[in-house]
Amino acid sequence: MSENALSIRGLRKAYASGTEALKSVDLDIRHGEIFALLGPNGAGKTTLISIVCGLVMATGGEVLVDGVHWRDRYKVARRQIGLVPQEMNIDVFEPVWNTVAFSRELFGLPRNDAYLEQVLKDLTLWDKRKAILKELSGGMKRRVMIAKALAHEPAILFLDEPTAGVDVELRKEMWEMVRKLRERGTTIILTTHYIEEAEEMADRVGVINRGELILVEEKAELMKKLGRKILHLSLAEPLDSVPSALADWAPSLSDDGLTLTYEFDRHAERTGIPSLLSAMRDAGIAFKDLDTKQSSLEDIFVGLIRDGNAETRA
Ligand SMILES: Nc1ncnc2c1ncn2[C@@H]1O[C@H](COP(=O)(O)OP(=O)(O)OP(=O)(O)O)[C@@H](O)[C@H]1O
Repeated sequence: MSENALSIRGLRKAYASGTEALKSVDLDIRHGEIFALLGPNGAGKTTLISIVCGLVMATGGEVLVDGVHWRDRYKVARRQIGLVPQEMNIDVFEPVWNTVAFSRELFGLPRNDAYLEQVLKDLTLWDKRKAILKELSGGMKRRVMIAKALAHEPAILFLDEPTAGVDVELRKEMWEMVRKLRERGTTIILTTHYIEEAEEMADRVGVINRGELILVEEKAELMKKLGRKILHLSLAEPLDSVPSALADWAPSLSDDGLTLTYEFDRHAERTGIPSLLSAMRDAGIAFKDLDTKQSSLEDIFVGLIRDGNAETRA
């Protein structure tokens, strides 16, 4: 086994239209991790997956799948990868079992009914193995897509926007399934718009924006490093602007003038809150209520994308 499940080096893609979808991306994926690739629309997530899976030609760079060069030894490398694409690519008139078994055949692997049975059971599809896809609910169809991607026993599974447009219940069910797969040793790379999904599932998070990987970090580290706390103060009377007496804390004022928001580092020795409150008292600013909130991955993500775009514009 090589050190990483996947090593991506200097990967670039310029489409014929001139769009630079990937600008020299480097990324290592460890064996057995769940890696969430987060990014806004058009960031380059699908392009990255498509290149790794051999569906789109890279303009430059290379990919090693468990140490195997993905173009020089395409078949060996590709066999390691299962892909659940965004769009459903299944024949709706085929029974579940046939769909999944055919997918295995496509990779030239010998029949292994016991393995396929296990996959279908893990995905609670076993009772539906004879049903034709047309008869299944949307959630079941998505599971068939996963079963299909797992049919050839890949070590790495790509899930491109696995829960786009699905309801909350089904999303949670998907998360549960993905966790089970990881417990069985599968390396999982998922792309998502949903911060909550990355926060819930990932061991590590990568943020891609405009074809550049702007951050790769352990999720827990990311939360610790960037996790700031926010204090909201509901004022008794509206303010026109932030009083100069509070300038040291640089709070922001809501449009209606009724809420002051102050961001602080929860790891700092001094949060600045007691001194802020006493400065408010001295300035005669009364508040009715206060609450604090831990900033989420969402706040971090929005901040990163905003800063990245501001830099690009500058
Ligand atoms: N076949 C193509 N031809 C030309 N441009 C393309 C093609 N596919 C994607 N692009 C462009 O490349 C950029 C990256 O697109 P990509 O689909 O990889 O982003 P994404 O992060 O997956 O977005 P989404 O979340 O919307 O799926 C976008 O600007 C997109 O318009």
